[in-house]
Amino acid sequence: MTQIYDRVALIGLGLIASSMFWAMKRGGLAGEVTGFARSAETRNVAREIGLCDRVCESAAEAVEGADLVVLCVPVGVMGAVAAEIAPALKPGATVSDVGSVKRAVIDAVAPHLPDHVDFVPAHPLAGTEHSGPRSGFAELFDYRFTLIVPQEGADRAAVERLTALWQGMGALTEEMEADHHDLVLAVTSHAPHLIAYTMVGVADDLRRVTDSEVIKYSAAGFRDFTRIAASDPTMWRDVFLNNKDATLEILGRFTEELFALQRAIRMEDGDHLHAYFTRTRAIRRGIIEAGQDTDAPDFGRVKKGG
Ligand SMILES: NC(=O)c1ccc[n+]([C@@H]2O[C@H](COP(=O)([O-])OP(=O)(O)OC[C@H]3O[C@@H](n4cnc5c(N)ncnc54)[C@H](O)[C@@H]3O)[C@@H](O)[C@H]2O)c1
Ligand SMILES: O=C(O)C(=O)C[C@]1(C(=O)O)C=C[C@@H](O)C=C1
Repeated sequence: MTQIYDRVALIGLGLIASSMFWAMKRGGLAGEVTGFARSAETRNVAREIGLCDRVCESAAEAVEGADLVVLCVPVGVMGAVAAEIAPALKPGATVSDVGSVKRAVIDAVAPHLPDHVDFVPAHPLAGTEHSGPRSGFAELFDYRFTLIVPQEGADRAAVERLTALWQGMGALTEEMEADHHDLVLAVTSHAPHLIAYTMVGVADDLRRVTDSEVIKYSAAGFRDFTRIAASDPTMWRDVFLNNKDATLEILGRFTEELFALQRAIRMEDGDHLHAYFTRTRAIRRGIIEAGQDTDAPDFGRVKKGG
């Protein structure tokens, strides 16, 4: 593969930044990759495991001379980090981020950036419940979508170059507008996480009644909930505080449906339950039939590899 950027700086060295580093190295996509994380412990771990070609002692030092700077920190601190790096950014550089929320990040970051850089937000739709510098791996983005969220009047060359980087890291890419992104992600990621947190919380509340049975006999569905509920608390606190309106909108609709199903159970309305579950099963089948199941063993390989 060809090198896309000479110098890349990763700010925040957790799951996403470390996966980006290994994926960039795998594809030979970047020359030197510098990195910075707020905690000395994380910086030391990064040095120990060879995460980044150079781990710097400040964010400003890491971005100096970089052609691409990617903010890989929790959504709630993106603005503060942008303010910190702004004076050190090289003219012509691209600044991007990987935040799970887009509108709030754009509003927090854009005002701090000088006119001589291009800001191209992005969001890889890939992750795990693990966090920190040791959790990343090169394959994380393979055949997963990364949404690119160009701003009005964005420099197309900068957008295309960042898109090429994500594709080089294995991702499928698509462009999306920020508010639309936040609504879509509220449905597909944010509300489901909140539901998982709630379900695991309920099980924990019942622990004394059920002893350790909830763990011992946990079926696949609940196990998936516990995996998701093990995700980083700081990241998810920030997601909900920064995608408040869309998440509340979706949760409002969710509770209405939940109450309707609750009532159907109470009234022993089997027709309602059956019709509902038939509709939801069709959605899953539709995803598979349209070839959009990114977990399918052959997903993307036929189209990409020929
Ligand atoms: N985990 C996922 O599944 C996932 C998926 C897609 C996008 N994201 C987004 O990616 C971003 C990073 O998530 P992650 O999972 O890699 O998190 P993580 O917890 O693994 O890593 C975050 C890193 O940021 C550092 N950090 C925190 N505050 C900082 C600051 N002020 N200055 C410098 N460094 C700071 C932490 O020390 C840590 O190294 C978040 O915005 C998240 O919303 C996460
Ligand atoms: O697989 C997981 O652990 C995830 O939750 C990853 C996941 C998601 O799919 O909801 C979580 C947050 C992101 O912003 C993107 C991806």
